[in-house]
Amino acid sequence: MRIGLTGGIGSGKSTVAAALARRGALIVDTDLIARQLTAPQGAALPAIAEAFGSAMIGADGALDRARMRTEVFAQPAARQRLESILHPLIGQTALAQAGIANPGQPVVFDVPLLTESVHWRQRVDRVLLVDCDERLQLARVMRRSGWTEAEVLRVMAQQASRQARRAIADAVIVNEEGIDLAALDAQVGVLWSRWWVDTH
Ligand SMILES: CC(C)(COP(=O)(O)OP(=O)(O)OC[C@H]1O[C@@H](n2cnc3c(N)ncnc32)[C@H](O)[C@@H]1O)[C@@H](O)C(=O)NCCC(=O)NCCS
Ligand SMILES: Nc1ncnc2c1ncn2[C@@H]1O[C@H](COP(=O)(O)OP(=O)(O)OP(=O)(O)O)[C@@H](O)[C@H]1O
Repeated sequence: MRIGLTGGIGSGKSTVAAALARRGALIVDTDLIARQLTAPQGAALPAIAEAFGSAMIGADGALDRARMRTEVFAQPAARQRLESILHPLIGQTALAQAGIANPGQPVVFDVPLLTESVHWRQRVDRVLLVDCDERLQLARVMRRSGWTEAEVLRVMAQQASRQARRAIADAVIVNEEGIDLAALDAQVGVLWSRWWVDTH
């Protein structure tokens, strides 16, 4: 079974993915793939340099992520240009990685933009949403990444709404204030039994 794991920035997808991995799922992380495609020698760099200029590539030969973040989250047209380069490569790489799953092993695609993407919704059998209040998303990302409030809000403004995500979810993991890591893990355990253990 192929699961699409989604949620807004900082909602807790990576934390839930780690809990699923501990139980035996193969995780395909699209943020990580995007990072690899834009690391030194990354396959996406020539097209990015052509579309955005070679100044977007840092002295270390990798994408200048902070500079690109400022550019794309301020201008939807620039974001779409970057996505049109990266998304086909991310999709291709993700499917190739899923191909190494053992027979019967659940595959979980961690895809922040799954709600926004018809392609992704067609690639998965079920959608698992990690959901939390927007204020908590903001606080978590500011704490984790050291971004300013304005930076996080700009990213959130470019993402699907909480309602839109809930509308496409088959199951929801609640990661609100007061849910500690043990309580989050317990929800993953219940879901794992329901979707994988009880059905085999
Ligand atoms: C703009 C970039 C360079 C910023 O890099 P940076 O290291 O600062 O952030 P990082 O990659 O860790 O992303 C943090 C979060 O931002 C959000 N985000 C990333 N890209 C997008 C996007 N195109 N639209 C909306 N939200 C996005 C996601 O929630 C993601 O988890 C990078 O996010 C990127 O290359 N984005 C385009 C690729 C993409 O769409 N990735 C999403 C996974 S499919
Ligand atoms: N229930 C929780 N209790 C405490 N900390 C949490 C909880 N859930 C998530 N966090 C922390 O909040 C931050 C964001 O979580 P995580 O990285 O899992 O989110 P994400 O959805 O993968 O984010 P992104 O979209 O930016 O990749 C992390 O530092 C994580 O450790």
